Amino acid sequence: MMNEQFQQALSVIETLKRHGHEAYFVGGAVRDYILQRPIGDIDIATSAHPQEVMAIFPKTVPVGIAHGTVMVIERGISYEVTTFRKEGRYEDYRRPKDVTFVRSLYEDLQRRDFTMNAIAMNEHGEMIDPFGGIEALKRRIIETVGDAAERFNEDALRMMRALRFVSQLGFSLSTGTKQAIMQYGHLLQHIAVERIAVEFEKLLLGPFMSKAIELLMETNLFLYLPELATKKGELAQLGASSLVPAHRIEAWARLAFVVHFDNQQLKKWKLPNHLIRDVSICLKALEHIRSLADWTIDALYEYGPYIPHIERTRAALYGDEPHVSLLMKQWEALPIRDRKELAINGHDLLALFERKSGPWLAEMIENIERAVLHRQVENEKEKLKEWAVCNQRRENNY
Ligand SMILES: Nc1ccn([C@@H]2O[C@H](COP(=O)(O)OP(=O)(O)OP(=O)(O)O)[C@@H](O)[C@H]2O)c(=O)n1
Ligand SMILES: [Mg+2]
Repeated sequence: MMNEQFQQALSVIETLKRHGHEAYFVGGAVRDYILQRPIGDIDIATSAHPQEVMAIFPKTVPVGIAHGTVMVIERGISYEVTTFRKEGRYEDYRRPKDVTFVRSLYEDLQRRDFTMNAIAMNEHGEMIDPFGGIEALKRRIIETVGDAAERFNEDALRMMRALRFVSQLGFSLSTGTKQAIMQYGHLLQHIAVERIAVEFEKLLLGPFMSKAIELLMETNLFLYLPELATKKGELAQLGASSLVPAHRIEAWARLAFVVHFDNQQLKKWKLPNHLIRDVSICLKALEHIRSLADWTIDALYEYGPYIPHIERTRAALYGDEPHVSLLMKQWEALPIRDRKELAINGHDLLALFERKSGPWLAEMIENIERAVLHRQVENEKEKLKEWAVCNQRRENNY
């Protein structure tokens, strides 16, 4: 009855139990299993303390001992095993500095964010659900465990999590949860940008993104997102397309295009440099590629591997169908896809013209590249030499 992933993880639970501890599946995996969605990482909660967990299993990594988390590796799969805990003093609305380990599952579930995330499953597949999480899943409602104000004061990031779950699942916020977000949204200012970015990216990638964006504005939470406080009108347009971005590059490119972000503004989100670079390439392309017809030979050649990201983003922005496979076929059919594929190189040309290297060489290679790309000459060494000599003569006549 349990799925294969849980079956595999069962040995971790059973081992802990054999040593006299309690252990349960918890968190997102249980939620997604009930929803019959693909499950991500499996989290396990146990009464065993981190040192005990490390003593029991041969392969462990102390990933977050202070927070009670040990990674257990079994048959090449890693599991986060976290000691039942209630979080200690919360400082500055961030995750607590210290945690208190407790010996009861109930207390552990009680400190979790939403009822749908506070369900435990035992080794027989039986659910332990003291806060009505299963009912909330049925009603498609996101509601905090207990008092929403308390949960958001403990960790303000949970407000962003609420909206990213809206985007991923299409659920609604309970009245109390929504009101608490309106009231405590400003606490998001205390949260590290990197953590906000993780949740916001998941929000941008969700199939119900437009619903989440609407709530972001309705609750005023957008006011506390980097560089977005003054972009309410632009943000409203982000939800227009029902196309779901297939990649984080597309998610950020679409956002950046709609709200007119430049590189500096993307940097404020502390995104990795390679991502900012990829997004910039897409933005540059989107400035002139607005319809399928704008995909000229030169555009195909210039953007090559980025074609899928650009095309899907273009389609989302202009309410079009994406034509990714058609364009990729066209790209693959080009005579060359990269300068490196030219059948002639700088050395060949230096020898051919018996000239010293200089700006003329780069210019000539570029001319040859264009000529090959546009099928004015075949990409074959002797033919290219011939073409280069003729071309050179023509240039000299000017
Ligand atoms: N700020 C947070 C983050 C996490 N949790 C608890 O820790 C679990 C695991 O957290 P995480 O993996 O971050 O989220 P998931 O709910 O598992 O979502 P995902 O499937 O996207 O990983 C959550 O289900 C929730 O019970 C919490 O209470 N408060
Ligand atoms: Mg998880």
